[in-house]
Amino acid sequence: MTRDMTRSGEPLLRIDDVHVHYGRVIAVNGVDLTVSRGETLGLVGESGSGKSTLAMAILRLITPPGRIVSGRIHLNGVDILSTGGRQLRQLRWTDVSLIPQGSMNSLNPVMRIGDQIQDAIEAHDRRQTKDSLRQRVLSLLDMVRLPARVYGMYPHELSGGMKQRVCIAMAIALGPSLIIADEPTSALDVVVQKTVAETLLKVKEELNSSMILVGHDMALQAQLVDRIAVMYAGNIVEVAPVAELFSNPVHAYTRHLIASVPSITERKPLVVKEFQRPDLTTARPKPELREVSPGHLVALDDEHSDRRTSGEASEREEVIPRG
Ligand SMILES: Nc1ncnc2c1ncn2[C@@H]1O[C@H](COP(=O)(O)OP(=O)(O)OP(=O)(O)O)[C@@H](O)[C@H]1O
Repeated sequence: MTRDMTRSGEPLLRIDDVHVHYGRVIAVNGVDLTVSRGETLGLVGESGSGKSTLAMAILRLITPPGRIVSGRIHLNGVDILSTGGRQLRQLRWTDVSLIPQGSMNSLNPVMRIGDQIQDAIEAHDRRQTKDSLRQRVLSLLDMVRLPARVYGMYPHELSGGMKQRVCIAMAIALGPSLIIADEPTSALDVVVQKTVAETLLKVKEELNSSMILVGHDMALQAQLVDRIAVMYAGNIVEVAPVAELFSNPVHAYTRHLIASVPSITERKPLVVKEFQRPDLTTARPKPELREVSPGHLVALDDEHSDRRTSGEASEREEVIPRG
């Protein structure tokens, strides 16, 4: 992909061998990942696989008992893990912003929407006049497809989908180059989910930003992202362009995620039965990723790997021991 690289050849985000622990729990076990400029990357996996932890690590928002034990994260050339204080606060929102899980329930119930978005902007950019702030908020509401009257409304007057759009407006207020959206639509009904997700994608295109879309809804991801990274037990086990991942899934865990799509649309929790919950308190070797076709990387040295090439893999019988 030509848009993969900046002029200097560097991706927008580069994560190298990041480990995050919560006490004895190894939540992220040596992740390597890049996000290119303009790219939408899907980060998928079951609950507990470490997706949110990885997302929070990118913003240095891991709090005790959590700790980023080692690794490097570069965003826009800035070494995030050795940045501190004011620079780090500035970096959040202006370079990278997070739409956290359940964010629509964290809106202040006694404050009008317009004031909440204004406050979010002012916290990072105090140079604006009242008038220009108001104009900015109105244009943000318009970007997320909300009518201007929402400016004067309170959260309880809005539907779930509208509240989530407000959270998107806040997250994009300072035009970040990377938007991280953690399960941004999981609390919404299926139809609303799709329209909100489409708005998120449109906004991201308008801002020329990159996005990491964290989630477990493979069907939704298939429609929205350029590339998917599959996480299992704190590691990326497969990453590929979206069409390639769905047509040629190599890792057994990826295949099971794809096979469980119907149960996801029925809104049952995603549980890949064939894969037991690993004990995250035990040290595990980091699986090595190998390229099986251009841009398609798979952990080929763990017990669930299919060591053939992706083309052969699609012909292949089941590789997972059941029961
Ligand atoms: N604050 C915390 N304290 C202790 N353990 C934590 C904390 N946050 C996460 N963990 C543990 O780290 C592991 C990874 O959790 P994480 O929330 O990153 O996974 P996830 O894939 O995002 O799941 P979900 O989709 O449910 O959010 C889990 O075993 C979880 O119990």
